[in-house]
Amino acid sequence: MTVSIAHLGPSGTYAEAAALAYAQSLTQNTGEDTMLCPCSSISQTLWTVSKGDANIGVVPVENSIEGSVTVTLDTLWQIGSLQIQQALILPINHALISPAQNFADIQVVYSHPQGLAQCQGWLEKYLPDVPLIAKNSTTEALDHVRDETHTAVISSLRAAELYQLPVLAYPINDYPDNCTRFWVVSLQPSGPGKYTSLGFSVPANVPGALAKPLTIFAERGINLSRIESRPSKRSLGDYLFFMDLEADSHDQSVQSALAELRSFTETLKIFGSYTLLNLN
Ligand SMILES: O=C(O)C(=O)Cc1ccccc1
Repeated sequence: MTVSIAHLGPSGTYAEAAALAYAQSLTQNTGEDTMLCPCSSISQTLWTVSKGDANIGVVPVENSIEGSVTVTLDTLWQIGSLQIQQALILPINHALISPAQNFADIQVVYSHPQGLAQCQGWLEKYLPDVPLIAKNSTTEALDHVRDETHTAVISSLRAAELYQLPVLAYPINDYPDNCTRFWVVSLQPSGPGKYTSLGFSVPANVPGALAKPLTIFAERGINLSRIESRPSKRSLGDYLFFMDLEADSHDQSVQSALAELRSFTETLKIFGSYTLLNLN
């Protein structure tokens, strides 16, 4: 069987680079053939997998500078049935790609909001007052840039090579240790693995509503590596909480913590246990 892997497209995105690295490790470990399926957005990537139109999806979840990719958390919560199979960490170095002769000729810069945000200091210094336009991915505008000599795109060196476009500046990310964590998701049960991710809503906004869920893990010596709140979208001030635990949900102590957590939450969704792969 050929394993289909959905990712944010078009070709050349960081998500595609992460998907390619995952595909390679899958083929090495299982001998299975893989096929990449580019999608028009991060949410479409997740919906494609949830509908069974691809076997696996690779989506960005957190950047070391910009924090959470909130659309990933919101869509995973909304879908509810996807399980995390693996986390991948990809170093990210951005290039300014443009047919322009110099910075003074650039009148507009396109990229994914994460790309624009990760280079904001550089943009303020070298391209002040140039309009920044958000796109669904870092590569979405690359096809048009070739004929528009006054435009530039923030994307990877790999993308510049794929689209055969010149690199005007590299690296332009504000912090050298910029990296993004991706999740590999599917409809298959996950785990075992060293990390577990979950999300929950609390029954009421009362004192201690979050303290109790935190205590459950503290009492068992289970470390939390991330906690993130997102608007529930039901009413202003009502939140969902997303947590990453440094523990395997298949362990007895984690099972008992999750059972206890369920009694203090309104809805609890366990997104699975997984291991971490560093891509260098
Ligand atoms: O647009 C891309 O290339 C993506 O994969 C999303 C993204 C953008 C910037 C940093 C990390 C991921």
